[in-house]
Amino acid sequence: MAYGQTGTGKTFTLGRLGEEDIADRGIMVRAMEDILADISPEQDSITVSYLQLYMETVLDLLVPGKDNIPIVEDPKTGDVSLPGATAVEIWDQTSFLDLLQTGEANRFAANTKLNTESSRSHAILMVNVKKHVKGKGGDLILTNENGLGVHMSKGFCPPMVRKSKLVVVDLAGSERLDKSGSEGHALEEAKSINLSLTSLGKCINALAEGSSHIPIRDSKLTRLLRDSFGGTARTSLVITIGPSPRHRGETMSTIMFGQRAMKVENMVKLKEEFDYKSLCRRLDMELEKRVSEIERQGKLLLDVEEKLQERLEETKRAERNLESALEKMAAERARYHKEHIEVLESLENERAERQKMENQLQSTMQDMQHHREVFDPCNQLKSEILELKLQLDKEVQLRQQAEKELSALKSGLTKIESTSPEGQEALILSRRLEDEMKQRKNLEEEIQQLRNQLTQVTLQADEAKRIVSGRISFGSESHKSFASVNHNIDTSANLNTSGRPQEHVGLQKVLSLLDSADLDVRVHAVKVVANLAAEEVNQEKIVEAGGLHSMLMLLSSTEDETIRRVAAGAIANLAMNETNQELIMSEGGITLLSKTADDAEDPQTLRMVAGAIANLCGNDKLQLKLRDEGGIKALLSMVKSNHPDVLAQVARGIANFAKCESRGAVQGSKPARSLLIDEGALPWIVANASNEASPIRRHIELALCHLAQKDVNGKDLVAGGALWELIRISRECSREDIRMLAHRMLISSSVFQAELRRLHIVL
Ligand SMILES: Nc1ncnc2c1ncn2[C@@H]1O[C@H](COP(=O)(O)OP(=O)(O)OP(=O)(O)O)[C@@H](O)[C@H]1O
Repeated sequence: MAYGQTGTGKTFTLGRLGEEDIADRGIMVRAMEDILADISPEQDSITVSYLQLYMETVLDLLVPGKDNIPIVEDPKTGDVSLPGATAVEIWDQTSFLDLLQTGEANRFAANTKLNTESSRSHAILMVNVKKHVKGKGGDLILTNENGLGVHMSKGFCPPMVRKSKLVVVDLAGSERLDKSGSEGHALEEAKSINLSLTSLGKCINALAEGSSHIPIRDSKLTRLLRDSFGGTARTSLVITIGPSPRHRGETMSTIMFGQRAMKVENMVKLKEEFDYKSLCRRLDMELEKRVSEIERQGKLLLDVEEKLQERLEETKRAERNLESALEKMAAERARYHKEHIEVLESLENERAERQKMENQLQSTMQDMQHHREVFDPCNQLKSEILELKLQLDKEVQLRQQAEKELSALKSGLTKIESTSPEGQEALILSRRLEDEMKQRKNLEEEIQQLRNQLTQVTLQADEAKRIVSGRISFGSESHKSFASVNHNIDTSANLNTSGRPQEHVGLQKVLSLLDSADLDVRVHAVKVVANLAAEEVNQEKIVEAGGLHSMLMLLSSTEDETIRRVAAGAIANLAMNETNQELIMSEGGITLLSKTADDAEDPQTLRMVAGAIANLCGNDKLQLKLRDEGGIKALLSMVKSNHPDVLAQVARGIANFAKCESRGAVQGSKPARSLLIDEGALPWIVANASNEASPIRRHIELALCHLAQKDVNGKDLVAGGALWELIRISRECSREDIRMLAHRMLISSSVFQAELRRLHIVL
């Protein structure tokens, strides 16, 4: 408020616009500058009303014609407002200056109308500022129009608004009536002004003195300024005085007014309240958002329900399909089951057939092996026959030479006999000649015997060659051929394919030649026995005649490699017969064969020895004895030769032995671990299960299948790596029967099944 004598510069202080020089700006312009600098146009608002109080009437300076605007006082808060006044929203300084100019122009026009130059009214600039401030978060309960509390969640920051009001009052100048000399209307004006100023003074006095009664209602000025002093507002009072001594009284009065006003104490208070409009807007938006979200979710729910319904129908359809499929499956399963049973039965029949074929094949292989062994000696015999023929030719030449010498001696003798001393000498020579003739005759006889032997051997060799090269079956026809040789022994008949009569060489004679001092004769004799032993029909006679015993003795006594080899071959042939096998064992054959296996280096000798032991391995009754006497060890010891022929015989022996053991297993004998495993054969078996040579590989594959047949061997086979070989055999073996046998062993053994499951191997 600016209070002071007329013409002392109140308007100058408050209302100048400073358009030419900003230093001339009045308080109103400067105040608005400060307000605008702290306002956010987006959130805050500034409204300005410009009024004048003239003769106890409130006039609107912004919209002329709005007269007698009522003053409204809030009984609760004491706030004063003029709802009828024009309130213009201000956004910048320019619009405010325009507004002030409009107001001043209207004030000037009014004064002109009233025919006065001086400001005979109180000018009131009212600036209402609403500034948004951040509220404090926390629980908040708002009361709605129905009085019901609306609880806002924790953390909610309600919009708050700080309401401020700046009231700039350019009071009309006070004057002393006696001094101004006003009359008529001017007097009335002056009275009115003085009345309002006096009322203001009284209120200030009352407030300054702390009086309980403040005469607010005495004038409209005090009513209008009720909330601007003595309450919660901050009030600044500018007093203006004239420097002339002429106005000393007014000056004193003005200063006294200022002094009294300074005593008034105000309690400045910020007025902040919820911005209900903003809150309402915000809540509306939030509500709208929620409603649209609920609608969206409702729509989604409907979609989901529709889809659910569709799914339910699909599920019902699927269930119906499933039921019909299950019915079909059950029918199919029954049909497959029936087919499965039929297939199983046919497979079982097939398996039995295969087993039968396998047995036949095994026997055939053994026979072939036997004839192969026969074949080799035949070749050797051929060369020996050639040697004998050469010897024979040599003997014939010697004889012819001797005959020539004899005839020469005879002619010489005839001449000499005429003289007596020479005649006696001739007689002596004649006797010596006769002796020589006798010796020659004996020699010729022996030669003839040898020829007979040769003929027999040639016949056997030819027969053996024919059998092997023709690959004929071992049926009745072959036995007929062997019968001719047999016949030679039995009847001592002279048989020869060429029809030439042959002299008989008795078996006993041949056996006796085994003891001959002549190595060649012994060699020939043992070969003859071996050849005869190759024929099953001769074997019994040979054994009866002590041939087997002689062959065994030769193994230990001879140092000749050929004799040892051929004798071992003969024993191998004889060992094909079950009775002979027992005989060989009883005569310490295993020990002799083991010793030969240790001593011999010739692979062919080892082959014969291994063949002999392999045959013995095929006898069920001799298994334990064979093991106890070192037969298995001897067999395994021969693998060091690494000759494929020897290895094939070793593998055959192992297969025979394993087969006998498995046969025992099938027949229900007490389950015991394989003697082969006990004797340490498994590593060699596993190592040679994939041997390149098919005879070796086949025997070992069969041996593994037989070993697998005994559950008690299962753990050793797994530990020794034989399981992998069995799997390989079941998958890769070119022989279907062996493949199936291995497969059967794998699926029937609980040990293998457990291991296969552990290794995640599916057969
Ligand atoms: N401080 C000042 N410096 C220079 N001139 C001034 C000053 N104060 C006032 N005046 C001049 O005095 C004259 C009267 O001033 P103004 O109209 O402001 O007085 P007033 O108190 O408002 O008078 P009234 O009460 O009759 O309206 C004006 O011409 C103004 O320019």
